[in-house]
Amino acid sequence: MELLEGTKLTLPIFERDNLLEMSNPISCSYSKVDAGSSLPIRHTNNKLCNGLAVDAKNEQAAISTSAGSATSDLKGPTNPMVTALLTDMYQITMAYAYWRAGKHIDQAVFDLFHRKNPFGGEYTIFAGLEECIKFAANFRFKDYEIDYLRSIMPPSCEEGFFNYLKGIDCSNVKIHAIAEGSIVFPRVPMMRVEGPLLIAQLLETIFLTLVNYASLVATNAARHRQVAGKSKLLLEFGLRRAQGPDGGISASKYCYLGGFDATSNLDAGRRFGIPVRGTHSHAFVSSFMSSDEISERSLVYANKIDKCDDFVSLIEHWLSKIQVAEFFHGKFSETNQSELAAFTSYALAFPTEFLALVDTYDVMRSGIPNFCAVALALQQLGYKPKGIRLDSGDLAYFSIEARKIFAAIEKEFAMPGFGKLSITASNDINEDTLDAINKQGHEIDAFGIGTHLVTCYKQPALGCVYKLVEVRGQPRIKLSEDFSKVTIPGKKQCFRLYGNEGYPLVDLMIGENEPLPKVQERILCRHPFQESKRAYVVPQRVEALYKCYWAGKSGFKQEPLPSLDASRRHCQQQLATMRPDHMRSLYPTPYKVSVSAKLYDYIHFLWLSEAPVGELH
Ligand SMILES: Nc1ncnc2c1ncn2[C@@H]1O[C@H](COP(=O)(O)OP(=O)(O)OP(=O)(O)O)[C@@H](O)[C@H]1O
Ligand SMILES: O=P(O)(O)OC[C@H]1O[C@H](OP(=O)(O)OP(=O)(O)O)[C@H](O)[C@@H]1O
Ligand SMILES: O=C(O)c1cccnc1
Ligand SMILES: [Mg+2]
Repeated sequence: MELLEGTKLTLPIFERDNLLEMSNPISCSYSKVDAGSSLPIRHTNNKLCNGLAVDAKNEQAAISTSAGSATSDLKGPTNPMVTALLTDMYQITMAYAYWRAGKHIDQAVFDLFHRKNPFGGEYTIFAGLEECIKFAANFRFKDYEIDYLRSIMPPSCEEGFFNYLKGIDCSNVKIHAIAEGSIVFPRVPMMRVEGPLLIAQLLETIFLTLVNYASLVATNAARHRQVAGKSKLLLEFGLRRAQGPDGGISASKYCYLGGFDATSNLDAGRRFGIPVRGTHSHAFVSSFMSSDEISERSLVYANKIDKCDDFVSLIEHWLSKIQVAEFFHGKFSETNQSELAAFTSYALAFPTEFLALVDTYDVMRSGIPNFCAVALALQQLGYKPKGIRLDSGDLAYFSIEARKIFAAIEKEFAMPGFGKLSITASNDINEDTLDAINKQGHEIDAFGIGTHLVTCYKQPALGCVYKLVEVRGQPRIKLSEDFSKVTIPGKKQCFRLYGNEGYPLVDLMIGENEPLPKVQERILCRHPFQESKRAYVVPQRVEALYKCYWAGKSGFKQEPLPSLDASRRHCQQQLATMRPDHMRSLYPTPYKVSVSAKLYDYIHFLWLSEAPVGELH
């Protein structure tokens, strides 16, 4: 980009930190393709893309080495827009009023939780914790932010408040949380924030911003994975349809956490070490007119010794051969020559990675025969073509037809492996189309999914909330006519109790000082609000859900932040431990969330003492 001297340049949000990295020269080479897949892949986390791989690793190293230290050297959040000022105005007005009332240093406890699982399901994947902890570790107002706050607050606000704000950070805050990538259920806090009232309150908006979308899209990804099945390759293609750059980057990160295999988003690949994948677009196909445009027609064999002087003619030879073959009988006559030229050029550029988008003109009459001719020519030269991408029409039907043709070619021309060429499908795929395609039967190996996945089309927001549950050691409750909105007061400990068959039976919340649930010991678990709903549980395993991920300078043991890959594995393990009826799409069984008998009594005592008694006339 050329800039006129004196031109003022405002960088887009993600570019600022890239500038720092530009001093690090980057050299990339195309990598090997993963076994069984069809698309070019660059693993930025396995050194195939050198300069970048180091970056991704260093980032992870910075995360794990920082753990344990009270005042952490954790890097800030991924998005530099995530600052102390990225909050709602009412946080600052409340902060001022707390400060004026002398309540700002009261010890407070807030719970972050959701009230309802998304997408009509009965589970949620918790994500966004790492970003919250990185935010907490770096939380501070900058001088220019304080100046801005002074400018928008009423002139009557005392200067002492702004001086106070200048000095605050999270060193007196503690954050307990469930591990990122865990399955979580309504009302059980994913995070518990303890600290001075003013500071803990100030974390509300940004923590919700960092957790809500992350958990929603991770859950969406996990649901797509569940329908697609373990053996399918799931590619996230959503960047262009995401809600802005942050939506795109976050989607790539959390879809990977939720069970996708790779992303098309290169920046996400670089930042997080997520495998990256890509094919080519319709524009590439339609940009060619004819094979006359191909100036360099020769191609060396895979053995790197021999050379084919006219690869274009070799392809034409194969095309005429398959035209008369029995399995193609009557399927096509003339194929589209511009498409053939595009495929040929792509094969010349990537002989080891050849994959073609076959639906630009006509899948059966042009795309597939053209692909087969190029793939056969490549295979004759010792290369292993990868496969096709379908991006319109009946994806199940076309995949089956394509597979039949590949298998017939393998047999007729003795081309080993041709029958197993990979078939990728894309085009507005979602949970329901995946399910329909499965029911019809198909031969698709990989799904590229964008719009429905990253925009969370089926449900655009997860209603996580952040509620005060205790102040100065006094449990607080928020009442509502709607039971689901009544908060569970006090600082709680949370457990997952497992049954004989190894499945989780119930999540249990107990008061801070209650005796812990024990294996083989009968525990009365009560629905928090419905008196008649209770059960004795004799757990075979008791899992404490919270760990302290931010200790500030409390001296508490601080849990290291796991890598993205570790959280992804944890997510897979969690999904595998759930009873299948909780996980199914249609009418899943609700999972039980309960409180101890003591906590139940306390909730209802507080409820009665806080709710005004009505008067009828
Ligand atoms: N076998 C199938 N079963 C269920 N849904 C399918 C199947 N094949 C494709 N779909 C879905 O049907 C929809 C088809 O989209 P659309 O009506 O835009 O047609 P199209 O094939 O993209 O048409 P065009 O060629 O005009 O782009 C997509 O959401 C796609 O995922
Ligand atoms: O369909 P999605 O799940 O969002 O997946 C991403 C889509 O993005 C590309 O389409 P493109 O933007 O080229 O437009 P198209 O819809 O005309 O194919 C690609 O071919 C997919 O169809
Ligand atoms: O690589 C692809 O095929 C791709 C990438 C983004 C969006 N659609 C397709
Ligand atoms: Mg499309």
